[in-house]
Amino acid sequence: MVQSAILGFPRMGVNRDLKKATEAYWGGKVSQTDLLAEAKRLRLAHWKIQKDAGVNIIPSNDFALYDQVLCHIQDFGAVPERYSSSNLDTVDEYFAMGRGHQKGGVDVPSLEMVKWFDSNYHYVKPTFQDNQTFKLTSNPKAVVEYNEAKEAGIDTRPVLVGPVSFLHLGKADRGQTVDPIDLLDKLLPVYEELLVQLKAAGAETVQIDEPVLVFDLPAKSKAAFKPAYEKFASLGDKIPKLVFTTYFGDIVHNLDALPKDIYGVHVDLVRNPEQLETVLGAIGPNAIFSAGVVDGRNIWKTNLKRAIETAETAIQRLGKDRVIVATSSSLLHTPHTLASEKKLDPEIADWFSFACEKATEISVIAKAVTDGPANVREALEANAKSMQARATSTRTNNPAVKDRQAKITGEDYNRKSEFPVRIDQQQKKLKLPLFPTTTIGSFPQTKEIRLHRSKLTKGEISIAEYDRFIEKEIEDNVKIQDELDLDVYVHGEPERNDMVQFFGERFDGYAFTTHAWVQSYGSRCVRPPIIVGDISRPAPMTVKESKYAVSVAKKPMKGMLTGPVTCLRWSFPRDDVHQSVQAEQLALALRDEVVDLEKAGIDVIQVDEPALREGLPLRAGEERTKYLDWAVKAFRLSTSGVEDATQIHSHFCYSEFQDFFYAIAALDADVLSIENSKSDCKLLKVFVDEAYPRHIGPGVYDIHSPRVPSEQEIKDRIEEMLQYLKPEQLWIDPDCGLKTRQWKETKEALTNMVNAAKYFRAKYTK
Ligand code: MET
Ligand SMILES: [Zn+2]
Repeated sequence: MVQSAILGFPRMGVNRDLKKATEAYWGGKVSQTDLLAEAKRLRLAHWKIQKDAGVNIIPSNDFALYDQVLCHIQDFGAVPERYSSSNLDTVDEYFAMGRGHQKGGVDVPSLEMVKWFDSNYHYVKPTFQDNQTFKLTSNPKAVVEYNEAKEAGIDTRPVLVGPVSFLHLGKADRGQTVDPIDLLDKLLPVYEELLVQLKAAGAETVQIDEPVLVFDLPAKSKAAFKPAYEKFASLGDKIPKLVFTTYFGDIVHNLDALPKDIYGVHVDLVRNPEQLETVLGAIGPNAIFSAGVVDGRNIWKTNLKRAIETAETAIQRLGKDRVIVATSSSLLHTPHTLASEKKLDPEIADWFSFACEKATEISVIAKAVTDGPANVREALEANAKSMQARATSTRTNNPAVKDRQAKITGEDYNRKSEFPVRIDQQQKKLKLPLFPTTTIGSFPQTKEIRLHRSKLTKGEISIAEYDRFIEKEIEDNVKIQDELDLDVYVHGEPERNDMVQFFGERFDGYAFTTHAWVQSYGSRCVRPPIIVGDISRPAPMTVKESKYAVSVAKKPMKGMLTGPVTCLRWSFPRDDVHQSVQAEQLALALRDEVVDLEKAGIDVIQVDEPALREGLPLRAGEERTKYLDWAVKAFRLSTSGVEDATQIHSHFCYSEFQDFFYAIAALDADVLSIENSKSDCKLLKVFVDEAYPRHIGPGVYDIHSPRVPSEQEIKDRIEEMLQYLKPEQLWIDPDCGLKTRQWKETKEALTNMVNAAKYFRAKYTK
């Protein structure tokens, strides 16, 4: 029999229940016991959904209160001393690492959080010491959750992040020099102990995630697979059978590192279907092959016919007992269920499949290849029908957009003059001091803002009432910035629910959902809009608010837009046309908005591209070059329609530019604001090495945590930055937008930031 498997299920629950519970706990509104009970309820509900859908292999330990890598950090005793010595209980220590803790005399910032591969999910980076040791906790979560499912009558396959990935995805703590991969020998006994416990609890198999195998790995990391998995093989029946699991890329270039004696291998055949034959030829003579044929990263209905063909290819080679049909990756990146979408146009809804629906798809595929397609004929026919309907629908095709794309010329990608000319003209207009201060765009999204938005959606207030409310918010934001004495203002983005969703709702060619949330980090969820057809901008999207903001401000006002690549990356993209085509359509639509903002008197326009980096193909080479080429072009197309005196900013929430710096420089933005508050300032060296001529604001403090940085801390940070950047090119700003923060901490932090900037201003203007 061909088995069906899910690699991980979204944790939030049908109504973002986990978000609500964790936030209530952080806010002191529910007890820890309540939080843990809610988490348990969700796990059980999710196992049941998968079981009822007919899935055979159901994951456990895919759940996390904040992040699954963070769970491993804690269970392996890899908690840095600054947290473990804080006398917090286990749950609070865990959250302290995830989001910082500033309460009861404890003041620790969070660990670094970075994107999980090329997704918009963020994991907490394991952070190691030179004298790092590991010790398995007395109650490992993987065992607890396995038992929990078992008690509920559900036999699960626990999921673990494998040892090589755990180390490779980590880093040395600040001031430490350890190469994480050198810790393998110390780490393996912990895995051994954990696997032995899982076996004793009854787990037959374990999904061991080693997604780093899809990277171009440094020799040392690559070489680590052999000792690690030989060690596991030597444990024989003492541990469960391991399914070595990779996703988000192909493993063909690293086949020599694939463990020889492994029980099973999973690969992502949605992203890289072409690796099928090669991997089939490379696995051991008895190994199980897990074929990732249902997309864990997108919302489109699976083409069942194609998925079945793929599975059949594997079955012909290996036989039914050695093949598992599976989701390509964890379903963490998909929303919970399509059933919650009451407002979607039925024509379009018929093209989608979310986590719950994907569970059914997986089990249909398994049935089709086990018992023959006749047994699931109805499902297959319905599927073929919706595939056909989508391909031929007029909703996907807008000739006017295609026409405009065909007319783009080389000049459309270039500003009128080079940077030195531009910055002179901008400075004449803006008259900014040295070390200008600004923020990244959003201010706290208060309860009141959310309440008004929800009232508008429900029709409880009129559009005019809502607009008046937003104007009032903008006025307040301007006043606050007056008080803080910032230099370049923002209107605060109160009208925006989310930086991509907001635009998606205003473009043609998009569909949007009401409940399709996916986890971004911790309790933060996003509701990516869905690109279904050719994109255009029927009317200005942000001009009204920005214009109003200019009218009430005495200082330069910055307008904020989400860039084409980020709109694309943080939407669910189409899978029927190339992403470069979608990016170009978005760029044209945004270009019109940029020009309209300029006409409305906005002299500074920021086009955010925080997602540019995550779109980088995971491996260096031709694919990456091609991606950067169309991504840079899209940005330039969207921003080059303005006069020299209009200042174009761009924002990125990261600073690791080393491997694609040329592309960042090629954006030709006048000012870049980047994340740098948690990274090493040495990263800024690339700006020196490449003689970067334009302006940069490396974030001076971390906005992902409620913790308030002291003025001195910020000064130290700026001092460090000045080792790499010229005073004339340095802007002072936080490392991202402030919408997830509260006002109190925001004001305190910005006050310290402005004071720090003033200190350097005085020092350098003497
Ligand atoms: C994730 S980048 C966010 C940029 C946006 N302008 C904001 O301030 O929220
Ligand atoms: Zn950001």
